Amino acid sequence: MPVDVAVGVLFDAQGRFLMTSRPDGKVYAGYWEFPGGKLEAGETVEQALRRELQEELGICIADAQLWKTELIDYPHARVRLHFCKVHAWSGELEMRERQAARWQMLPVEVRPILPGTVPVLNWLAEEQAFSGSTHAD
Ligand SMILES: Nc1nc2c([nH]c(=O)n2[C@H]2C[C@H](O)[C@@H](COP(=O)(O)OP(=O)(O)OP(=O)(O)O)O2)c(=O)[nH]1
Repeated sequence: MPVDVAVGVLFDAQGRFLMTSRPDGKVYAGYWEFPGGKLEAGETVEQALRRELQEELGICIADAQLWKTELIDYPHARVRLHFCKVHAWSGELEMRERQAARWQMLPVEVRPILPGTVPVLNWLAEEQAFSGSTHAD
């Protein structure tokens, strides 16, 4: 059974999206991804995302629309990622897990990107009719 993970792609008023780096102590520490985390027992994707973004970033999201789902096999686990777009929230962003966060546009300047996160950049590129490489290796 894969582990379900809720992930938020937050957009600001200029259409930039927020990327965060994985904190020390987690697998793939230092890799860039979108904020989120594993569902706890009984939670929906939206509930888990609301809790994770409150815990990690100190914000309260309005609602989240499920955008894409992806299944990925890592050596440490098989995960099913539920990516949601988020356009509205209340509260100021705070980095509560000593992670770094950067608002990005394509091509992104942060690196390295978590393997399971690369497809998101491709989906954004499709939507924005962006051609060329989305990130540096
Ligand atoms: N948050 C997030 N996780 C991702 C992305 N892409 C990707 O492959 N993953 C994977 C990495 C991890 O195996 C899993 C998320 O688990 P996690 O360890 O960050 O979750 P968590 O915050 O609940 O962690 P913990 O309670 O175990 O400390 O999903 C992404 O863009 N964002």
